[in-house]
Amino acid sequence: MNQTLGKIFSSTSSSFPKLSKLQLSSLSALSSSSYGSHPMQAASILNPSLHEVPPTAFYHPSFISDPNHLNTIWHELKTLYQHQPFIANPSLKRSIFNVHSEAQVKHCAELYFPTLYSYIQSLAPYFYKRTRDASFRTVMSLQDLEKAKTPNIIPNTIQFNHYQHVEKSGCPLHIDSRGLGPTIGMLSFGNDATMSFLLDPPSNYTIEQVQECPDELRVYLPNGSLIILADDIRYKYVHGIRNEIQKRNPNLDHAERFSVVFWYQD
Ligand SMILES: O=C(O)CCC(=O)C(=O)O
Ligand SMILES: [Fe+2]
Repeated sequence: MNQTLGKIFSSTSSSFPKLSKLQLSSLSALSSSSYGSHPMQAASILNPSLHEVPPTAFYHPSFISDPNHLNTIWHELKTLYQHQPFIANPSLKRSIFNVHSEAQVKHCAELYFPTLYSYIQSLAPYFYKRTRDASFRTVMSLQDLEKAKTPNIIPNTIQFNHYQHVEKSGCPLHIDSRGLGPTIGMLSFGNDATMSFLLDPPSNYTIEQVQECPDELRVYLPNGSLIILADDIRYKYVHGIRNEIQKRNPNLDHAERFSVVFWYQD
């Protein structure tokens, strides 16, 4: 979701045909157990052998743990193709699908990904609006936000990344554009991934060079995992996924992966 990708596809809701046969499940139908019994935790389970933990990542390796919900969401993701072709980006070797604006997100969510959206909605307390005149250094930490309980912003932009082959499941190192707001959430589905973070790398570093870097942090992103980036990890670390550490997940009969990235954009 760097700047080049962010707005590749921005359709109006009218270009999404209604599906009369789609089974709509109520957004409130999900039990609170999968969320409530797994309170969010700071990313203390980042690989402990690797340096310090970035202070403002929130991470849950099994945020969505109910197998029925995972199956339903997988189906929702796969059937997105029926509604609107994904945009394949050959240079990144992934396909993306971007839904922007509150109205469009709600519309598409109701029709196409109600189960997934209910989880995204449940994360509203962790999202907040960008203060236009604040420099990025003044952004509150997620821990402070949690205490304050002031924000309740449902992400209004969702990007779906589809990696169809495990050997092409990399994502170059980047910092997501400032314009996308202070908090970025990512849910992972399907094949496992390992996300690398690197603080302030030399600007000419490639993702391959990161593996030589002692300060690399790795976050394991299995099926149903969540990570939210804010503050330092959002603005000072680059993140990406290295092809060579991707492996086919033996627990799944596919090696595809979807990452669902969401944020609040003014
Ligand atoms: O696929 C992923 O997990 C990461 C994607 C990402 O960082 C992005 O789209 O900005
Ligand atoms: Fe990103």
